[in-house]
Amino acid sequence: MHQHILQLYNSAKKQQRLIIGLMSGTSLDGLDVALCKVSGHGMNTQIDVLAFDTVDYDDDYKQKIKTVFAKRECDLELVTLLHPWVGQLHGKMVLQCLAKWEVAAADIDVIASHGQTIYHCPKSQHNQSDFNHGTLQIGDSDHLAVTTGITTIGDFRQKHIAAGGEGAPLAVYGDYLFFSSLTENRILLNMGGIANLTFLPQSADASAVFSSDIGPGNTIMDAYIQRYFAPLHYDKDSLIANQGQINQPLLDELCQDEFFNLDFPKTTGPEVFNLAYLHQAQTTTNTLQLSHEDVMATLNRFSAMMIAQAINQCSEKLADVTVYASGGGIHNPLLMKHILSLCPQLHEIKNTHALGIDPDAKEAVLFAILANECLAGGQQRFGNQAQGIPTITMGKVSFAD
Ligand SMILES: Nc1ncnc2c1ncn2[C@@H]1O[C@H](COP(=O)(O)OP(=O)(O)OP(=O)(O)O)[C@@H](O)[C@H]1O
Ligand SMILES: CC(=O)N[C@H]1[C@@H]2OC[C@@H](O2)[C@@H](O)[C@@H]1O[C@H](C)C(=O)O
Repeated sequence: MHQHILQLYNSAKKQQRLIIGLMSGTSLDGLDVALCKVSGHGMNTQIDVLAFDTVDYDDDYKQKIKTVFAKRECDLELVTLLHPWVGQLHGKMVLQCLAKWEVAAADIDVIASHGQTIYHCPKSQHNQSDFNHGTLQIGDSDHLAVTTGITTIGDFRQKHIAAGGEGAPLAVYGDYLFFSSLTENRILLNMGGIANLTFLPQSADASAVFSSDIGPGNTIMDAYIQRYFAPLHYDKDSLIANQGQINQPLLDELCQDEFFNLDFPKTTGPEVFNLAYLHQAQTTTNTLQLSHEDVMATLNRFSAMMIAQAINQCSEKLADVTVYASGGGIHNPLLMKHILSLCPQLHEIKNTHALGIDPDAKEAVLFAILANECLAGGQQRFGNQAQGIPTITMGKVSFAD
């Protein structure tokens, strides 16, 4: 037997495994690195997050990725070069974290790597009849494995598409295993660049679980700040949006995209919700002269309205539901205030801290859970094709040499 297969077999048999989960989202703020002690699998999965860091990207990384990110046309040579470059860089960032945490690479069973999404196009977005859904993450796992010396499981989204899903959101697989409850209906709400949710019924009945992207979380707000308030990257503590007034005609227009009328599950990205989308809405409503503060106030309300609409849609037939939020949006006070005011049935919005997971680490932990299932688990059966959650094991294995 090959030594790497033997090592994987031994890792799979262990009571506890050390898995490093990595997530680099659409916000391009940094690489989330979560060191997880994982035991069990399936509904018996136990996770202890031993350490978590976001390794910030420098301007060079952001500039290079933005050259190709969510662009229909770009330099194919650059994409080809970025694929190994991002993998190596993520590998170096993992080594940096391990050194800081004083953990030896040899003690890690596997790295779980999401990669960097550069283009995401479900059928609902590309409308090309010859093609199915598509999504592309760069930062190849072979480069992470060789750079770190640690076996790496990556490229999780392709299996989802191959088996009939849209490639996202994948959070549901981890949310169901780790956050299901027999005592409360739960909505796990993540607000990164794009917002998404997972509904977990109190029954823990897998066939009633569902998950979907919602629309923009921070993505348009971030893009606007980066364009007009550089070097700021985002509207810290909603300071700019708080100075503006909501413009109703622009807000109404922003809410018109056909994506919002599609049934769950659905997925989207900055390929649709971007500055061009805003510009089109401002042109239609003759609001191109609005102050930057008013535009930010309107964008903040827009994200909140679509998020609240999705929460209300999930919870309309329920006596009660608890929302657990995660992702950078929880740090935007105006966004949180708007969402709460638009969901009268909620007394508060909790965050995943209340369930034992740092809300900033949640997506990185998700990929550790998916890698654990690939290694030591099995397929989760949700049992209802209409949910868009195929019965699969995700991830491809890259060895270090
Ligand atoms: N103090 C703050 N005030 C306002 N917004 C904040 C604050 N802290 C973080 N954010 C927002 O959170 C974003 C980062 O969120 P996160 O790291 O969850 O995104 P991501 O993982 O890249 O996205 P995705 O979930 O789409 O992959 C920032 O770009 C910013 O918009
Ligand atoms: C293509 C892609 O990278 N999508 C991300 C993005 O960020 C949030 C939302 O859009 C979600 O669908 C997904 O990530 C999470 C981790 C997911 O798949 O559940």
